[in-house]
Amino acid sequence: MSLALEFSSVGLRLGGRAILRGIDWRGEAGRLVGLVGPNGAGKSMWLRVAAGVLRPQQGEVRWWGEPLARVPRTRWPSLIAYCPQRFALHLPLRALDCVALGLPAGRIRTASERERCLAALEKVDAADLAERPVTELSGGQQQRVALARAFAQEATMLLADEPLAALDPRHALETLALLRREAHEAGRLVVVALHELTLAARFCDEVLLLHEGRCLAAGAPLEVLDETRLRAVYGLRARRLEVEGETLLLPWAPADRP
Ligand SMILES: Nc1ncnc2c1ncn2[C@@H]1O[C@H](COP(=O)(O)OP(=O)(O)OP(=O)(O)O)[C@@H](O)[C@H]1O
Repeated sequence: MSLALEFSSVGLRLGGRAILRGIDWRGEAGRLVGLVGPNGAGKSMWLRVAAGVLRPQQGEVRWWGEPLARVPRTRWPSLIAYCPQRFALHLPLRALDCVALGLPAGRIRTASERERCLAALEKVDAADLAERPVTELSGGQQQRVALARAFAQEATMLLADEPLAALDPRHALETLALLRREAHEAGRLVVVALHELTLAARFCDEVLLLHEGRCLAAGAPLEVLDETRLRAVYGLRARRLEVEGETLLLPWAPADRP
C-alpha cells in the first residue's frame, strides 16, 4: 500500500480559535476512510485542509509524499477531488454540464468526455437526470450529481463532506458501497465525513474520530467506536447486534438517560 495523504502536526486557527490541533494521520491508497465526530468537531475543516482549500498555520499536509505547498496547481485536479458539504448547484446548468465541471477544461469537448460524464452519472444512479436543470433537482438528486462531478475528475484521492446527508436509505447504502469500490478497485484514497455510525462501521476500512479539533483515534471502525469513546465524544450509548455474520453498531440513547 502507498501513502496518499499525510497530516503532520497540523494545526488550524480560524477567527482566533483553534479548530484543528496537532493532527497526525497517514492515509493509505485503496482505502475508504470515515471521518466521524460530533457537530463542530472539525470534520469539514479537516477536509478543507486536506483538499488544500485552507492552509494550516501549523504542520504540513502531504499528497503522495510531496508537501502540498510544493505541488503545482496544474496537478491538483488529477490528484484530489473534493465534494463540499454545501454543494451549491445554483448555476443555470443541466446536470450533465455540472458533472463536466470536473473535467480538465470544465466542459465537454469530445465524445469520450461526454461518455466519462455520463458514466459518472450512471455510477450514482442519476443517468436519467443528465438533461435536467440542476436547479430543478431535489436535494438528494443534487447531492448525487455533485458526487458525479467529483467522480468525473478521476482524481487519485476523493474527499466528500457528508455525501449521504440528503440521500434516501437505498441510495445511502449504494453510495457507500460505490465509494468503497472506488477505493478498493480503482486504488483511490476515499475520505468521507459521516454521521451515520452504523454505515461507517459497516463500510469503512478505517474511521478517524475527531473531537474538539483533535484526532482521538484512528483504525478499525468497531475498535475506534468503542463504548468509552462513544460516551465521551458523543455522549451516546450504543448497542451491538450480530446480523448475518456482521456486527452492527446502533446508536441507542443519550448516555445520561436510560
Ligand atoms: N470561518 C470560521 N471562523 C471561525 N470558526 C469557524 C469557521 N468555520 C468553522 N468554524 C468553527 O470550526 C469548528 C469546526 O467546524 P466544522 O464545520 O469543521 O465542524 P464539523 O465537524 O464538520 O461539524 P458538522 O458535523 O456540524 O458539519 C466549529 O466550532 C465551527 O464553529
